[in-house]
Amino acid sequence: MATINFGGVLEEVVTREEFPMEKAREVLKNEVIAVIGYGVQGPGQALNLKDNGFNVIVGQRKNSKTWDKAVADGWVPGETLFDIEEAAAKGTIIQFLLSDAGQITLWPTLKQHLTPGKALYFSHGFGITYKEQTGIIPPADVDVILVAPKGSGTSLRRLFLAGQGLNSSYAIFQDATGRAKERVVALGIGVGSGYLFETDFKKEVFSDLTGERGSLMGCIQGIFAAQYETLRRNGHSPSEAFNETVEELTQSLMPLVAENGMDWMYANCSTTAQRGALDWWKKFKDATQPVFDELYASVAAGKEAARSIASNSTPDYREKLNEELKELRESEMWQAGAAVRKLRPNA
Ligand SMILES: NC(=O)C1=CN([C@@H]2O[C@H](COP(=O)(O)OP(=O)(O)OC[C@H]3O[C@@H](n4cnc5c(N)ncnc54)[C@H](O)[C@@H]3O)[C@@H](O)[C@H]2O)C=CC1
Ligand SMILES: CC(=O)[C@](C)(O)C(=O)O
Ligand SMILES: [Mg+2]
Ligand SMILES: [Mg+2]
Repeated sequence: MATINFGGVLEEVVTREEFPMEKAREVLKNEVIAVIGYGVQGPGQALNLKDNGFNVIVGQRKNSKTWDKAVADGWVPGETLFDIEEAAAKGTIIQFLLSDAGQITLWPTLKQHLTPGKALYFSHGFGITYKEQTGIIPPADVDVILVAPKGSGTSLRRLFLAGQGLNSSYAIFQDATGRAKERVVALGIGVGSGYLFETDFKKEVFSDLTGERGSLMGCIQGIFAAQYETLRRNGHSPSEAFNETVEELTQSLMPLVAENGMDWMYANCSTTAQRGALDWWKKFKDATQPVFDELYASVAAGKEAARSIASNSTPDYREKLNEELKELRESEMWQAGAAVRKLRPNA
């Protein structure tokens, strides 16, 4: 563990230097890692583990699109690809990577394969934290651990292939074997994490649900839509409104924030822009703070979990989500975006 100062607060972080891949392979050399589910995290984690030299199998519903995807990715039916129950029976570490709603449906089946000494692994604190709603209560004689990559499974795989990593948080809910810590850290390194930040299941799910509903996904779309509408109402063309709302942010300004922080991005803009941004950010903060407080309260009360379980458990949940994504895609702002993207000089 390295002690690192985060803005004046000291935290413990696990690094690849102290826990190299060799050590992770040694810790897990007698384990069969069964990755259950092959949606977004499943492929990223399973392929990274395999390429890092771990003993991995995949469990997926037969006759499904994702079964075919697993075959196309090189998993071999009967050798490294099985139906869910068979994979769960073979695994000593079970990575439960179905959708959070899907985990509820499958839990009664999966539970039967959690024999003493196995490890049950999640990438989200959802199932355990909201146990009143999910019914996911593991037996006492298995380890219950979490590695949550802080980003899409798609990025986890892309960064791995680029020789980089994606940071993850990790947590231990139950240490039945005395090996939970070494297992979870080895898995975190194995799936392609760069650094591992310690948390607990509840903190992971509360922060994650807030982030994705907030600044990472929900809020950012809301702010984009509001500014775009103001510009359009005032007679600006779609291309101008899109460029000033999204394109300049993703192509020019956010890479500078990622590189060296907000003040660095500001410092690379005009003094005119700096004056305005420094004046206006606090107004935006004050306007949105009550919405964030409402959001966090809804997460903490289990209301966001209830909403996502109810809506993602219907037989046509995927079609319904796709319909709403289509609406977003077909809005004028994102249609303008599609046209603007085609005009990127490097495209
Ligand atoms: N999508 C991401 O990149 C991230 C996901 N996570 C967490 O990782 C876990 C997995 O998430 P995703 O990969 O997004 O899941 P997903 O929504 O892509 O679903 C994974 C798989 O579950 C299957 N599935 C859904 N319902 C099922 C059911 N009733 N029976 C059998 N299979 C079913 C789907 O067909 C799919 O193959 C979740 O806990 C999620 O919160 C964490 C970080 C990022
Ligand atoms: C990608 C990620 O970490 C999210 C946004 O929390 C999720 O997909 O659930
Ligand atoms: Mg997340
Ligand atoms: Mg999430």
